[in-house]
Amino acid sequence: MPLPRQIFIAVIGAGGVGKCFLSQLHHLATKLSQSPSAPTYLSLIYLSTSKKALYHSDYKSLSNWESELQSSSTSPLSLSQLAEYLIKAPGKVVLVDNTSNQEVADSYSQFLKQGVSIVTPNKKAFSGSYGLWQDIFQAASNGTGTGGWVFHESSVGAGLPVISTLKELVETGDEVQKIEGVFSGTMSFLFNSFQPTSGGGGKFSAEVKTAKDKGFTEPDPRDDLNGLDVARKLTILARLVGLKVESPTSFPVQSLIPKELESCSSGDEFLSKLPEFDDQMDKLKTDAEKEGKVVRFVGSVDVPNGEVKVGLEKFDKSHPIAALKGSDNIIAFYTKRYGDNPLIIQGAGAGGDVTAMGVTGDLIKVLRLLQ
Ligand SMILES: NC(=O)C1=CN([C@@H]2O[C@H](COP(=O)(O)OP(=O)(O)OC[C@H]3O[C@@H](n4cnc5c(N)ncnc54)[C@H](OP(=O)(O)O)[C@@H]3O)[C@@H](O)[C@H]2O)C=CC1
Ligand SMILES: N[C@@H](CC=O)C(=O)O
Ligand code: NA
Repeated sequence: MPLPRQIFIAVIGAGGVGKCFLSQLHHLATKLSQSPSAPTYLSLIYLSTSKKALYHSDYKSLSNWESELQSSSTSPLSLSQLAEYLIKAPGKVVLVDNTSNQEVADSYSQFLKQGVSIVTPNKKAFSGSYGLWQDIFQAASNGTGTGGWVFHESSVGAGLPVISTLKELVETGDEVQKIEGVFSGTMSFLFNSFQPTSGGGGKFSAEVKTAKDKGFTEPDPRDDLNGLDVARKLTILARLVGLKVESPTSFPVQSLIPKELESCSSGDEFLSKLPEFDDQMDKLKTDAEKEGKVVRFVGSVDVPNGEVKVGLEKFDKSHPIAALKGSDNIIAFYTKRYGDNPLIIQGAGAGGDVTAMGVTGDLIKVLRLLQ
């Protein structure tokens, strides 16, 4: 009979997604520990936000993390201290990055090289420079090397199976010709509520605040409104089909940040001034209505021509993109195998629980791969 095994989990980031992930981790750990044939024990050994951390030098599992983290006076370890701590753990370790931090993302290859696996919804590592992308996948095991495993399903389309589907299309020899759709839960929510196909709709600036309150936006909503969040997702998808996209700013990206607000020093200042620009957004809406259309924020990757673009487009009200609801994403893969009827994935593209599902799903994949 196989021996029970223990896997150590370290988590950076306990915000909207992080908290939901920790609750799903608790559910998964309970289920795995009760497996009658080969129980697996998941031990949470490190948890941090940007200011506080919880861990024990003897790798004892953390419990009651929510109340303990609040009252903790321990500072987070630096990334190199964290690597040192995790490498010495008495078993395999998975690091879960639930931040949107660039420095954390830049450190993945250091962890991977030393056998620590990574799962994350953070887009920054996979959509930064092409060199960083190469470093990460060279450092990772992922079938060929000796390092840890890396999975990032929730970096595109939150928990929707976008990355796993695209990888399977490519690995089974299909030819992907075009990927297009709505890739941002925030942008989807904003335009679906600001200009519903049924008419009416709220003020743009008020919808931005609601999207933030619902946990759809990036920590700073300007990262959604400047188009960069969608550009990052398309960079990831384009690289997965083999295009060497240098960065998310190396192709046309339309920003919805008014010129006058580009110099705002904080997200709060930006949000407080945004209502002054509602008229500009209303004009976009009225112009589209004159043509019987609605405006939506979309993106596409044209594979044979190596072209990626992100921005506003007008759609007939009967178009599937116009008819999306809430924070839904819709992603269409046009491939040789699927012909004229693309493979379509649709559903919530933002929100704590659905994003955490993709992260927990990735953790399950790593657990299956770790011997
Ligand atoms: N929200 C969503 O719907 C989706 C989010 N994502 C991605 O998930 C990630 C998390 O998003 P979300 O939970 O919404 O963001 P939040 O802002 O709610 O949470 C971020 C967390 O990360 C912590 N953090 C930030 N920097 C560091 C650091 N250097 N070291 C340790 N902790 C740090 C923050 O700590 P503190 O509280 O101290 O600032 C906070 O706990 C992002 O990469 C986002 O792009 C992906 C798909 C959908
Ligand atoms: N801010 C992002 C979160 C998910 O990636 C979005 O709105 O889609
Ligand atoms: Na996904």
